[in-house]
Amino acid sequence: MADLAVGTPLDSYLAQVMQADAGLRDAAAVVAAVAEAAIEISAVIGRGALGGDLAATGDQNSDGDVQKALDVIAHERVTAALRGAPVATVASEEAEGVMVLNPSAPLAVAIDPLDGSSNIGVNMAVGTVFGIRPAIPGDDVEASFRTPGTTQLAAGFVSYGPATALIVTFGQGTQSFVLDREQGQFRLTSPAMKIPAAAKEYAINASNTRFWDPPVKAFVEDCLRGTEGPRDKDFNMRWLGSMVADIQRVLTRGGVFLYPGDSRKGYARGRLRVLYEVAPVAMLIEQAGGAATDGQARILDLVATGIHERAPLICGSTEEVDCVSTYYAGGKPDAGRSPLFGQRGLIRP
Ligand SMILES: O=P(O)(O)OC[C@H]1O[C@](O)(COP(=O)(O)O)[C@@H](O)[C@@H]1O
Ligand SMILES: [Mg+2]
Ligand SMILES: [Mg+2]
Repeated sequence: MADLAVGTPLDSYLAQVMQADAGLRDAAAVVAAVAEAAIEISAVIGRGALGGDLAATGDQNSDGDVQKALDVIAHERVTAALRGAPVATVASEEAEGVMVLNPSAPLAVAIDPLDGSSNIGVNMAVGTVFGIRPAIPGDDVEASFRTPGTTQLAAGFVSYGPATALIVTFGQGTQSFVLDREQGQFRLTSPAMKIPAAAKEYAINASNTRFWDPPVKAFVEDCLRGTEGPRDKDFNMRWLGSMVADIQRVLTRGGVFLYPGDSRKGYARGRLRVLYEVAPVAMLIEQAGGAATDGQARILDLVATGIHERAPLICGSTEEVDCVSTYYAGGKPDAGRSPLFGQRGLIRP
């Protein structure tokens, strides 16, 4: 695309996307709608407790999580915005079944209106995640969502952190924008995000260690052994508990994010949902030069059979993701020396 100068307003960027590829016109309109809703949600979050108790609990959502006030507000704002966009159906974390908006419209949107709900009310980053697919017309409203992540035309997330950022991909690299609060619009900050291939940072909820799959245990144990283990480098660990914020860090400076399957009841396929968390993140990560797997398969090849289906997510810098895949395949990482030689004080020079 011609002009991708830093500072370009989102509207101008989306106009260029539409001009370059007419097939993305409708998807660009959906991104514009999500961005509008995100500006409103950002204002609500920015007022914090001055606007009421955003963490007040209510009903349970489809996944059994207790909904907080902000989950409901975000769901209402995004669905209202999507009604004005070319959207046939919506699969939202906060609605049990598929929502039918305009059956003759060309697109189906999967959305997590508010990601990182456990961080609501404590002034930590939360987000909105979305993936946009072609709608498959017909009576089966779930059909559009029973396709692999490779069918996504666009995907992205908004992170409501110290700055409100929109990270988006139309399959032509991953771009990031920041909300210019004075002008009330998102402006381009990175025309082509690039995840470093190698990194020394991992993100996982370590309180679940005893429940993890053996390959994940082995991977993390070797990270902890640092220069005294087969990886031969020291790692740092970060876990915010808001996927969007953890993924934004990985997209920005590299690292690996893991939410694996584990042996807790209901967690055999992890915690994150294929359609509105895992697949959008995988597209963003791949478009930024990284990799995303469930341990065995490429995330973007997964097909969800239900709209709230879960999948393990291991994504980020290619070297780290490949390393985890090696453990899943029954191997050991090759960091230039055998695990035996990696033991300090054993045979290590
Ligand atoms: O509390 P845990 O098990 O560490 O899970 C944290 C994960 O759950 C999530 O909050 C799930 O998303 P929701 O808040 O949208 O349900 C992710 O953002 C986060 O990475
Ligand atoms: Mg979420
Ligand atoms: Mg959510």
